[in-house]
Amino acid sequence: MAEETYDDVELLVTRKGAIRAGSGDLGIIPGSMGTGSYIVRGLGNASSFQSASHGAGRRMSRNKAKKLFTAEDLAAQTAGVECRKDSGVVDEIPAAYKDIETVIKAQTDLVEVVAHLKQVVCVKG
Ligand SMILES: Nc1nc2c(ncn2[C@@H]2O[C@H](COP(=O)(O)O)[C@@H](O)[C@H]2O)c(=O)[nH]1
Repeated sequence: MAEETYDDVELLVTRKGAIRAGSGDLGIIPGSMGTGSYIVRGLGNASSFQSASHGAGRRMSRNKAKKLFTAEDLAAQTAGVECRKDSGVVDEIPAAYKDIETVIKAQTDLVEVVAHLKQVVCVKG
């Protein structure tokens, strides 16, 4: 929770599914197990309460992903990434998430891109 002021109104701001993107703030916007992450710098846009997305976000529920995809699909979609490829993490398959490039392009008024990271290892807790 953060104390912030917008239009001369003092607010307590909690961000769910969002990161703080105040002017100059550095943040991470992750994509999925297969698509890497973006390092971003906030632009301090008051119309979003100085916030941006905290990730690509889900395209479908975990249950739907488990019904639609197999461990073989997961292995194909995470080729080149050292990570779990078993049925226990199929709900986190890249196709279950929105396209990170589209998500980043949709918030160019909120953050600027500093770097695009492509993962080589992904560890699930
Ligand atoms: N780089 C990675 N990004 C991932 C992975 N799994 C999920 N995600 C993205 O992170 C956000 C936040 O995830 P949450 O589980 O804390 O809600 C999510 O929207 C995805 O876009 C991953 O393995 N690597």
